[in-house]
Amino acid sequence: MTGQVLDLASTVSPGRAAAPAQQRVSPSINVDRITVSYANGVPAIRDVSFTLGASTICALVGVNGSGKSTLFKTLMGFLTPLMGEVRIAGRPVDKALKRGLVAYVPQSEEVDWNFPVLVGDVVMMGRYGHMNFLRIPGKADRMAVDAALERVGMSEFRKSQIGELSGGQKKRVFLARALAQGSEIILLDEPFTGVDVKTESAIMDLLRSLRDDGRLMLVSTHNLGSIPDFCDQVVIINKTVLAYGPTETTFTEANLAEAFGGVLRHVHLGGAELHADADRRRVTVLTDDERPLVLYGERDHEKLVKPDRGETD
Ligand SMILES: Nc1ncnc2c1ncn2[C@@H]1O[C@H](COP(=O)(O)OP(=O)(O)OP(=O)(O)O)[C@@H](O)[C@H]1O
Repeated sequence: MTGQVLDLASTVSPGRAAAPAQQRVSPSINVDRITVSYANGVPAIRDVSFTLGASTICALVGVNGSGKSTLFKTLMGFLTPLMGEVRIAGRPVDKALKRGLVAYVPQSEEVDWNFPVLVGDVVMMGRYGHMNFLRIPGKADRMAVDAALERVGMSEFRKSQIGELSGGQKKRVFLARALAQGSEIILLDEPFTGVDVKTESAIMDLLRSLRDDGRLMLVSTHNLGSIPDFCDQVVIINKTVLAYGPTETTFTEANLAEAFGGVLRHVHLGGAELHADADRRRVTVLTDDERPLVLYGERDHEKLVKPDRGETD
């Protein structure tokens, strides 16, 4: 999200009574023809529709200003659509938030890191929806925080100040908060910005394991080359949805060219430049200066090839 700095507490879903583990809700996001604007009245996104279900990691892709954060703010109930409707796990947004079904991992720039709080307390914020109004943690809350920190590999930092951590460590703490919350749906805004390749890979592994648990994750990212590695669905947006669906059929050069226009750099290799024989296949590299996307195919790059992580780092 752009344009505002949030304190840590305001980035946690205002859940009151999260669903107990034995009553897990099947996660889904249904966005039906929404138009959203800010105080100036100009629609930031219009007529946006898509549907996502359980066991999904979906990338949200688009140029700066295309409306990714606006969509997140709408899913988090900070903005209300002028038109259309959002349903989360079949419920209106406010009801889904009250049940703690949605957790949000913010962009680092949005958060006021001077807020003096320990890592363990940040993760405990994810439990607020499970506590009464006095917010006194019980055994179940402490166990959930322990398990969440363990799962993201941050147990040893429990007593550290959040502001002292690296970018990647902060992301992992927010993911732990989402896990402690028990949310079936996790929204991640630029989770790879400012993290090293090892941490990026650790975060992707964690997201895959959460997908295997049945969760739904929507991930906004400019890191195009990583998307085929870990996302099974893609929503491509530029004020409205240009394309959405399975990564293999949606994350194509044609759709990216439409979304990014001249913003992406294209490098095409083919013919004698690439082959010593008459092989007609071409390699295309698309990059907006984060991890490049490599497309390899005979005709219009139908086939996606995962970039060799070693070479692109
Ligand atoms: N607080 C605001 N008030 C008015 N207009 C805004 C506000 N925040 C965003 N916008 C406008 O809404 C549109 C979508 O912006 P948004 O921040 O959702 O894009 P984004 O895809 O998240 O961009 P980025 O990749 O840079 O984070 C832009 O035209 C932007 O100028």
